[in-house]
Amino acid sequence: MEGQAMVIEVHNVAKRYSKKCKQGVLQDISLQIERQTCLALLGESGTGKSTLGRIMVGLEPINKGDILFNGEKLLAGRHKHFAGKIQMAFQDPLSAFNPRITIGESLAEPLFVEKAGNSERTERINGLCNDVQLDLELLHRFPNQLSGGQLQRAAIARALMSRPSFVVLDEVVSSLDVIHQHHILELLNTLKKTYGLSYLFITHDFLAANYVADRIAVLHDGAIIDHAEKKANGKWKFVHPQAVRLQEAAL
Ligand SMILES: Nc1ncnc2c1ncn2[C@@H]1O[C@H](COP(=O)(O)OP(=O)(O)OP(=O)(O)O)[C@@H](O)[C@H]1O
Repeated sequence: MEGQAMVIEVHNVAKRYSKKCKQGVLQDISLQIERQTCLALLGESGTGKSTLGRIMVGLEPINKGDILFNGEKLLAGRHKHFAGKIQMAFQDPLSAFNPRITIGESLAEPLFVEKAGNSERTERINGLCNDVQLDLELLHRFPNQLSGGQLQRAAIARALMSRPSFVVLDEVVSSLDVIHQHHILELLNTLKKTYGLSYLFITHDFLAANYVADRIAVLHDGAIIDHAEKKANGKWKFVHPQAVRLQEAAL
C-alpha cells in the first residue's frame, strides 16, 4: 500500500477503559484505509470493534498511538475540527435521530451548521434521498414512523449530508432482514463509488464483509490477528485459525 493516498491511518493504538483492568480493550492496533476503499473490521462480539470505530471518528480518547486523517493528527474531542468529513452510522438507526423532530428536519441540521441557504438545503436533501432511495414523503414523518430499512437509509443520508470522505459503519445491517441487508449493502457499494467514500465497515458477519469490503482485518481479543485482500477470483485467504473459523461459520 506504500505510496497510495490514505484517508485514515491508525498507528499502534492502545485503549484501556479502566486502570483496574489488567489488559486493555485494544492493544497495538495499526491499520490504514485508502481513498474509495472499504476495510471491513470483522470479529466476534466484545472484541473491541465499536471501540476502535469510535476512536477512528474521534469520539473516544486513546492511551497510546496516533490516528491520522488525511495526514493530520486526529484527537478525541476535536471531531468538529474535521467539519463533518468523518461520520459514523450505527446498528440502531433510531439513535441517529432526535425523536421530537421530523426526518426532514434532522437531515437539514448539518446544512444549517454549514449555513446553506433554503434552495441549497432542499436540493441536497432531495438529491441524497434520491441516492439512498428514500421516498420524499417520509421526510414529514417522525423517526418512530419509519420501518427499520427506511430509517437506516435515512441515517445513511444524514451521515452523508456533510459530504464526508470517511464513514464508520457500525453493524449497520445487523438489525435488518436478509433482503433489506442486501439492499443496504448494495446501496453502500454504489454510494462509495458515487461520492468517492472510504469506509470502516464493522461487522461480525463474514458474508456482509464479503459483499462490501476490499480488505478485511480480523479483530480478536483487542488485537488484529489476520488481514486479507479480496483476490481477483472473489476469494479471501485467511491464515489465523480464528479468522478461518469466522469465515467458515458463514459459509
Ligand atoms: N464505555 C465503556 N466503558 C467501559 N468498558 C467498555 C465501554 N465500552 C465498551 N466497553 C468494553 O469494551 C469491550 C469491547 O466492547 P466493544 O463494544 O468495543 O466490542 P464489539 O466488538 O464492538 O462488541 P459488539 O459486537 O458486541 O458490539 C467490552 O468488554 C465492553 O464491555
